[in-house]
Amino acid sequence: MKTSIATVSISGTLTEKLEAIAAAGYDGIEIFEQDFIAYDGSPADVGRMARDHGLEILLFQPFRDFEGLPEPLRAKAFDRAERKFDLMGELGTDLVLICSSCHPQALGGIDRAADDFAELGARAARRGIRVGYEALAWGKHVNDHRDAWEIVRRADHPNIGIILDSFHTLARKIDPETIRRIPGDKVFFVQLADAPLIEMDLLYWSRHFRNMPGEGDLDVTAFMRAVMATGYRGPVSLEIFNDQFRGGLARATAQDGYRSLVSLMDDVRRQEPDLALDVPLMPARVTLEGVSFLEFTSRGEEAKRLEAMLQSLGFARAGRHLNKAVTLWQQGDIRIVVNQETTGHAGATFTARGTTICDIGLSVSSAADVVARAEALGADAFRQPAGAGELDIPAIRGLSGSVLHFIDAASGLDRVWDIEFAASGRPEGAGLTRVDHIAQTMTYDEMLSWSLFYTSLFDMKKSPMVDVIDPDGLVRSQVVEAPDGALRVTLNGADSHRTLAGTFLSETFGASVQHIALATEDIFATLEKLSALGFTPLPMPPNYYDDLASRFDFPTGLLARMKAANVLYDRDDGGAFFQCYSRAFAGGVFFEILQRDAGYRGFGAPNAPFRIAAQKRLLRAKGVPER
Ligand SMILES: O=C(O)c1ccc(O)c(O)c1
Ligand SMILES: [Mg+2]
Repeated sequence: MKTSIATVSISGTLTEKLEAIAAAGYDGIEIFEQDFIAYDGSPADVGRMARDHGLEILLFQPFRDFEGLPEPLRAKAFDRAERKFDLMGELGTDLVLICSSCHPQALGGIDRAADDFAELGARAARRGIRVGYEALAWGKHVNDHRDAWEIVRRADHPNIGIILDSFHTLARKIDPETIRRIPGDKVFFVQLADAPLIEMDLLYWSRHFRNMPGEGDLDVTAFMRAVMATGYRGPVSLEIFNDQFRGGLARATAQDGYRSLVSLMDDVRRQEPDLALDVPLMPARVTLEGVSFLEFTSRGEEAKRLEAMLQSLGFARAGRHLNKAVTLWQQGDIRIVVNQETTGHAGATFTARGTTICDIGLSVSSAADVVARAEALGADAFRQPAGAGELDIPAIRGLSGSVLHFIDAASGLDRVWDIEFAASGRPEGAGLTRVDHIAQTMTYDEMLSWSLFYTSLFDMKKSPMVDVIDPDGLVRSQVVEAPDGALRVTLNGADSHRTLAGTFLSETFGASVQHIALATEDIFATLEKLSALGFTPLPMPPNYYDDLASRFDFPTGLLARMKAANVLYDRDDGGAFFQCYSRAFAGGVFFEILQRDAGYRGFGAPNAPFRIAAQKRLLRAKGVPER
């Protein structure tokens, strides 16, 4: 399988694009004509530059408004095509994409278009060129791959084939199964793109909102299964028109695309086992069992404040690392590691970001399999020399400088607490039992990368994005969740640095985990114990409780109890949800304590604006200047 990406999909000059594409591991590119025209080198230079990067030019595109024209426009279109054939010869590519005509004077009729392509096929054959015809979703007469195929079929020329683009088929809700009827050798090229489901004009949707397969809501897997069932074995290429990507980091976009493409083809291979596809073998998405540990890097006074916070949350010091300045704090199944080393990943993260979560440990069915899959998807394994008596725990680099470790019972890695920390037992503390979710803050532009990271590596589903109103801007929030809630992550994307999330990003130079939500079976009993330990919750205003009273019916006394304890409330069809927040410390990290009915599926999103307003009130009271 050859992997490819259209140059239009990423930012930068043509040189920067090619560097990023090559570094991400693709075999080839589609040269978008605009990128070529804007470049100040000859076609031969571009061809050489691509090949110097180890990239094949698999397609030149687009050629517009060719078919169905009346004379003299028709003759002109053929002349134009011949000129592009010259250019393709110099570039060193033999395949051109013609998209269905949008020309105001283009005439309809399948046979008229087929005749045009038959003639073009004869001319192309003389030049050793192949022509692929793509139905644009907004083409004037042809906007459906079934019509494009009928034209190609009737043109009946070996140098004329069809080009399939998942966006055009799926955006028009055309059943991708209809692709299975096309002979694979007549499919000349395949372009892939996903998109979020938003009701809007097709052309505008396509030119601004496409994203990588798996990042949107279209069933690109079903599309690709149908394509591969035709017998097609040519390149699979990403063609992504996206405003964010145009302005984003070329390398990151290229890497996301590669991850998306390889993960998609792995899904296709698994779902179409009879096709015996030539796709790199990798372990399936690994089952997540829970959060094994969360590791803070901290030092000095900040570490003391963090440990005081942990104590006030009911955590017990459960062990000290045998070689390092690392302490284990535990309560129920929750482990928090405080790392005060000045070297290695923790030391470097502290230097860059101050006290922050530097490492997430996940319990999985097979730690080795996660790393193997991550590497196949283009992630880097993370290695740090292990000291005497330490276990070698598999790890990878996440995004934004983060690290994830993987612990499994099958390899005995779950004995790390006993072996490296001499820790045993399960302190009950104040009744916090498990990590309910982790909230990661990022810029809005990073949200797609993170959701793709999680969903391509693990069996996790994403929920629709919701808007959270901060007094100083909007924060987009999306949940990525494993079955049974073994791992739940809320991704919060900040547009403005004035939002609480944005302030956190600038204060911590791009740290990621901003809050950790811990579950209890009985929030009032837990909070009573914490109060005795000196825990002070985030105060909520009386207006909040007046509003709750108007929205819900509570049994006598419950509202008063919530108000006294600064507990927030939500409910859905599945049940009730109670939450209470700590005050923020060290650059803005905070804890949440929550109690959820088994059937409640949310995260208290309706409460987020009031929580944020309360946090900002405290910041102002502390004299932190407003920005
Ligand atoms: O938006 C367009 O015009 C356009 C051009 C070429 C393509 O392959 C495509 O899918 C869309
Ligand atoms: Mg296309």
